[in-house]
Amino acid sequence: MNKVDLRDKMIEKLKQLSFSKKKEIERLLYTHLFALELWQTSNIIAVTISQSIEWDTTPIITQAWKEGKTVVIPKCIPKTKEMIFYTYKEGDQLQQTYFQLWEPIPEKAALVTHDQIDLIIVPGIVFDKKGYRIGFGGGYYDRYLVNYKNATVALIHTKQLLKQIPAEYYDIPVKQLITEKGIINPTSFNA
Ligand SMILES: Nc1nc2c(c(=O)[nH]1)N(C=O)[C@@H](CNc1ccc(C(=O)N[C@@H](CCC(=O)O)C(=O)O)cc1)CN2
Ligand SMILES: Nc1ncnc2c1ncn2[C@@H]1O[C@H](COP(=O)(O)OP(=O)(O)OP(=O)(O)O)[C@@H](O)[C@H]1O
Repeated sequence: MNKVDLRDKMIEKLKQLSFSKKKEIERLLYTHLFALELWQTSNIIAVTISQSIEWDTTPIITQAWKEGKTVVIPKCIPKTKEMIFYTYKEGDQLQQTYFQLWEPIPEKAALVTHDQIDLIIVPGIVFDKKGYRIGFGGGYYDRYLVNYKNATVALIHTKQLLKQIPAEYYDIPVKQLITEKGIINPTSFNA
């Protein structure tokens, strides 16, 4: 199956999860994430503002603020399919300018560069055990991760994990997968 079909099929599956099942999975994902030493030692954390079928990132943002961490969120540049991350502080206003996504207002936030970020929580729809992912198809994260050397994780339901997905030369695997059942370290599969 090609990437588009895999993506569409998984979106349908995720839509079928009941509200209570979704909340139960999310609760476990957050518990595993916050228990990681990587989480505890990361000061600047990049995350998206989730929507619809995505795992709710609000509790992650709130917890990071509570622990005194800096949260940064992406702004897309549709022309070049690039992203820039800006700080997101409690009470900051966001704007919906692109694709219904809630994004930072550049004039009101501080820009953060690749090497300042300790941890990126990478969004995605389908993953494999090597950490390869299929997102919404913009290629935004693949472009960003080319120049990023620090930690990456993705939060996923085990149903989002396939044996193998078609990887292209530009695809960059996520370094750690967090499922409701525990942590998967893809590096052990990349050898
Ligand atoms: N919540 C959230 N925010 C996020 C992401 C995400 O996955 N989740 N992204 C993760 O990357 C980035 C946005 N990704 C996007 C990916 C595709 C399109 C988009 O325009 N898709 C069009 C096709 C565009 C084209 O053909 O060039 C479409 O689907 O119709 C928009 C944003 C940054 N912010
Ligand atoms: N590093 C890169 N340089 C140039 N083009 C790229 C790069 N990475 C991805 N692309 C282009 O972006 C397009 C979308 O890539 P892909 O289908 O892998 O997106 P995705 O990972 O699903 O989306 P996203 O990262 O936004 O969640 C591809 O057609 C590819 O040509």
